[in-house]
Amino acid sequence: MDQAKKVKCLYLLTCHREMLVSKVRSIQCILDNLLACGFFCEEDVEIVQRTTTKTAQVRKILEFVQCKGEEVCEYFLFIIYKVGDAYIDLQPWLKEINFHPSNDVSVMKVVNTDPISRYCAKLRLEMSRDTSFIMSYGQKEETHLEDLYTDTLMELLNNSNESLGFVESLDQLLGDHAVFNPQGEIIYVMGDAGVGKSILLQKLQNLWSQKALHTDAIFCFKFRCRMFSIFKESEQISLRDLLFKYNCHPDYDPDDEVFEYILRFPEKILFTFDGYDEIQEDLDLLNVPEVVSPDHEAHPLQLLISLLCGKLLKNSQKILTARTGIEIQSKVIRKKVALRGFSPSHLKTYINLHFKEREHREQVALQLYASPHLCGLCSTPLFCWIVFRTFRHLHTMHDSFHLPETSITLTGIFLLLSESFFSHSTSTASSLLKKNTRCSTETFKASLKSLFSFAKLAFQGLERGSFICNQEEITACGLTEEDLTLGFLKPVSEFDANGGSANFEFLHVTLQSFLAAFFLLLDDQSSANSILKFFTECSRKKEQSCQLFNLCLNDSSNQSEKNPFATNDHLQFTNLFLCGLLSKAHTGLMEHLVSPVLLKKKRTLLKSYLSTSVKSHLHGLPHYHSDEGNKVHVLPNFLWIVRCVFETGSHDIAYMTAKCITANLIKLGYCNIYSGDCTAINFVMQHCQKRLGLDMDNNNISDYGVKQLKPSFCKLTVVRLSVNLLSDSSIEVLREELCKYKVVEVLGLYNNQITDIGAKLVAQIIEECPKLRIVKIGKNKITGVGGRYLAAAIQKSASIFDVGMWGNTIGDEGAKAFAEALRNHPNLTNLSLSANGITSVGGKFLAEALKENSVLRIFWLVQNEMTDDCAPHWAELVKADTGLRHLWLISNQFTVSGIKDLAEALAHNTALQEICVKGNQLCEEEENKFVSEERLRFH
Ligand SMILES: Nc1ncnc2c1ncn2[C@@H]1O[C@H](COP(=O)(O)OP(=O)(O)OP(=O)(O)O)[C@@H](O)[C@H]1O
Repeated sequence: MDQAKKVKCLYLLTCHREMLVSKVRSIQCILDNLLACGFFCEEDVEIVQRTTTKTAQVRKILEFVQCKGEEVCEYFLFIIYKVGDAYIDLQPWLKEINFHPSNDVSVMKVVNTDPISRYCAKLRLEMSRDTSFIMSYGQKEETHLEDLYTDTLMELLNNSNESLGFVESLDQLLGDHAVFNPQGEIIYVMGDAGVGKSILLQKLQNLWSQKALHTDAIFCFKFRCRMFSIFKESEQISLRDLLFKYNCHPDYDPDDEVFEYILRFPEKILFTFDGYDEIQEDLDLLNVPEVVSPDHEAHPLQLLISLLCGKLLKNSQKILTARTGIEIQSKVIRKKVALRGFSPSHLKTYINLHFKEREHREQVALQLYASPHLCGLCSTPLFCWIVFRTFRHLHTMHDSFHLPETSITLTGIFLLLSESFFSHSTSTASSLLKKNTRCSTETFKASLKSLFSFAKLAFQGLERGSFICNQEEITACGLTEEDLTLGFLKPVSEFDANGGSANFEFLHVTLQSFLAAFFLLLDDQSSANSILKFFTECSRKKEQSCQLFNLCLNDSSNQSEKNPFATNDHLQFTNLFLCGLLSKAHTGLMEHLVSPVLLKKKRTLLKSYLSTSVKSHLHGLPHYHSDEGNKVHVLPNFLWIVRCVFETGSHDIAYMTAKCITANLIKLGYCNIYSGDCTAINFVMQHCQKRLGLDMDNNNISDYGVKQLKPSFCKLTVVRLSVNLLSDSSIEVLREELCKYKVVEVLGLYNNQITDIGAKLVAQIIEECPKLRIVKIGKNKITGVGGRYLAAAIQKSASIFDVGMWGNTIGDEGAKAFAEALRNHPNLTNLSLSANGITSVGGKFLAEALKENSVLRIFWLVQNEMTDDCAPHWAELVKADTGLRHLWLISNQFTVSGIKDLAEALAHNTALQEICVKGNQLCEEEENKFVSEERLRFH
């Protein structure tokens, strides 16, 4: 080190002494290292420690360091440089002074004994340990997360739940991309049961623990919301306890530096809260002032709410997951992500991860792809896992990959899962030899006692609104140690902070629902109509709301409502499974488990309840009159009814349901329908005697869903499938079916993933379906090539009168083709070619051709790239006074000169009601020049 540099370090400490005194915090780490390197002796350390305040201690250290010379001064800075986490406030200063340790100093050892860094390391270690395995595989079957984690579709939504595209990498989840409310602090991840919300969090936590997540969060605290329900009402804890007792405790922190640091730098914290819907709490609890002080003790649920609302640890990063349907106030949400499950390519990846041998993969894929319904079920990762696990079980035990036909319902696959758990326990050494015939009845009969005990435990949990059970409850239900290893239950380690007896939960809430349904079936002590218990509860339940947040953010007047925000999905699932267990398909098995008389009685009761409930639901709905006919908008509960009807397999009930649909258009938009539901919808539709319109916009039905609806298309006059993740293969199905029956009048395919290949198929539908009036195919991936196919078909169609092509990329090539279609078209009244990259070249063609069209009334050309070059042509068209009423030229590139052409032309026109030209290249002053022409709209 040269002399100049030596002088510099000593000098720096003198110059910046006061700043260092105020900013150096972790004193112990500095002392430990100075001592270890022999720069300080024990006595020096003692003198420093004897000083009472922190600032005085730093002063003392600086005094000693400077006395001991330049090398020690440089080493002092080197400690701060190396242990960046602990001296975070000083890092910008080190950069500013351009600190680089000399060769002599940089070889010296610095040990990080800072409590904060050590805590971070401990957090990462524990997080890595807790998240490396997928726990839900039961103790015996732990699987590395790495080995099975598969990406899923994650759609970014805005405040109004409109799509903002898909998450491309997990890092994007935390970043600023698609943030619609910068003031909000919550990244809200929602999705259906088993779609992978918990696994997604686990993956993020695991990446964080490996430092592989793109974030500057150095602390990560994970909570499962169901934990907040196990505290007693009177229990009060501090924020510190919540973090340290229920997550990870700092081992060595005599001066409470970790907590202080957390309070000072909340932005360095990443919280994950899983399963907001699982809070089963009495809101009276919260009828006390909000917690905002970190020192205040409060009920854990209040701490949770204060954290989520940003009243505590404001600016910390928070990811919250919940089941779809739980609405949370937008003001606390930063961005929203909807999990949509496995796409076909994800499913393929998942098969490959599950089945290592090529032959097995092929066999599984063969059976899977032969059944769109099975594929639909498998788009939900949980159900997919169950199906694949069952395949493996069937293969191991019976050398076959064949799922029985009756198993391809939700109840069917849960029965198979249970069978596989039980058959592991019942198989003796000899029977482990592969059997050719599967005997589920024998397996269930042999395990009836355990099945009943599990079922009772599950049911009692649901009754008291709990997903967690303790050892006493388990024993009281008659379950043995051995039963615990079967796989139905898994231990819950997180909640043992008080050293209480071990807690357990079911492998998944849906399995608890399934077993609870089994209890309703097996129970011969209660009266038979107690099977309807949860049906009644669900129909009574109010719409889910966000009152928890209201309490925090508004003055909610209605605080006495019990459990208003808990979802009732788990009860709906129980009802659904009950329908399945009582279905004809499973009678053979059930008759061995419960007396046939009781079984029959329960089945009759259920059928009669379902019939009445379908009737009252459908008759109670208001009907609306629309262009497309008499319309009824069903409520999300209807979907559960349809699912139940399908699960019963009863044609009588399906027929009755269909008969109750008196409207000619049934609207199922925003009902959270996924592809697996389409078989159920199709089942009911099959029993419809008349033609019907089906509006399923804004759901998640995907290509598998469309395939399942195939038999219904013969009677569908309205097919609305916008915003449903459809690709060209769905359009192939539509073309085949719609062209066969030719009854379709309205086709809505807006915002899917249709390319030119699909556009060509839609063109065929337009050409061949003589009743087709409305086609909406905006926001797809159609270029000029597809635009040409569509335009040519429209040109030939005499029935088409409304076409929406907004947001494709047909450009001038497509515009030219549409121009030809418009020339003398007999019927086309409304056309949108907005946001299609059309320049003046395309604009000229369109304007010219339109002169020969007297039927078009509304023409949308918003957000294109037309300039003044084509303005004279539009002016000519305006002068031609063709009958056009609304011309939308918003957000193009016209300047004052082009607009002047239009304004002058308007004087010769009688039909036009408006030309909208807002967002072109005119300043306010220029726009004002045209105020006298009222039909030229700038607003
Ligand atoms: N991305 C994934 N890759 C592989 N397997 C997955 C994935 N997501 C989910 N799974 C499988 O599905 C099971 C259920 O997933 P998870 O518990 O995350 O669902 P969830 O959305 O949290 O459900 P719930 O709302 O009912 O709690 C997992 O245990 C795992 O087996």
